[in-house]
Amino acid sequence: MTAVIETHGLTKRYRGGQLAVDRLDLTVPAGSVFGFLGPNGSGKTTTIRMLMGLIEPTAGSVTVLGGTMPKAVSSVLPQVGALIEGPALYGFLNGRDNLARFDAADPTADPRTRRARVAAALDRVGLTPAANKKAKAYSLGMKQRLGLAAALLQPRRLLVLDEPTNGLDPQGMREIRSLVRELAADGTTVFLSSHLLDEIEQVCTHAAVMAQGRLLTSGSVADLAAGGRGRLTVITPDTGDAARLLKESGVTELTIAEDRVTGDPPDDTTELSDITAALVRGGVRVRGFGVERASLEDAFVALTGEGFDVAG
Ligand SMILES: Nc1ncnc2c1ncn2[C@@H]1O[C@H](COP(=O)(O)OP(=O)(O)OP(=O)(O)O)[C@@H](O)[C@H]1O
Repeated sequence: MTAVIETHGLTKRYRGGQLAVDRLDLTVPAGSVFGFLGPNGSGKTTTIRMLMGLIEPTAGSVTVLGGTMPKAVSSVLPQVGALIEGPALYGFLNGRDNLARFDAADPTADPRTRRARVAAALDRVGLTPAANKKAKAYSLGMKQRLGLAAALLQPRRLLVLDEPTNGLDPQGMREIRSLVRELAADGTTVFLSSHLLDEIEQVCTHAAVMAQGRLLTSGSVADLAAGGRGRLTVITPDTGDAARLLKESGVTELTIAEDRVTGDPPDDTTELSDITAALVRGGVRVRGFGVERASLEDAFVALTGEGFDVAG
């Protein structure tokens, strides 16, 4: 496994004294879609700025595509497409001309092949039909896709996207997510930040969870979700009896809603069939019984003892 991004003890203290990133060790495997998850203010943007060589770390190191940042900026950045804090577009220019301007700003881009590059990038993000429309008439999702097209004018080994679906409606979010999946399928490593757990779960193969500048956990999304235990649900008209018997069987955090009793299953050694047997013995009419698959959210709650607070 080659790492596309690697940080060791990465730390950023702003001049005002704010410790934004605190000894971060991060490894982003090649070919992954890596979700960088954390509530607002947890240090995601600051980390991304250090990855891109836009600000210097206070301590620790960052390597991106094998180069130490910010020293290797000039050799590394041409291989990285980045979309940070929304694209800077000219509203009075159409989508195609906006991309042509981005392309012209790249000294390595051959002007003779510009038209073809721009057309291919528009096509890649599905904006060919809107290429002649002024960018100010674009929806937020289309603007975001145009920003991605700009990042994709050149072949990239790594894409870094800071909150790429922030502010988008559900349709816009879906468009960006499917685009990210397609890019990953082509072999591009994608590093994206988000404060949305389910977004990470839907598109990412790997994730790191940040809180208050520190890394809480990282790994493959499957392994992270496995760290959380799913909720046990019993469907029955006899909710009161069921809750009592479940409690006696070691089920905790019980809640009752209509014909459903849910709770956290006891430790792994307890057979679920023993629990159903106890319910049936106690005369509870069990209409349904199951354990939901653990989600990343369950894992997060198990890890921090609290819910994932989006507001930070
Ligand atoms: N230029 C700066 N000077 C001083 N403090 C800063 C600066 N930029 C960010 N911070 C502080 O550093 C902490 C981390 O901010 P950062 O923007 O990296 O978090 P984030 O996870 O990206 O959140 P958001 O999604 O809101 O951007 C916050 O407490 C923020 O107030």
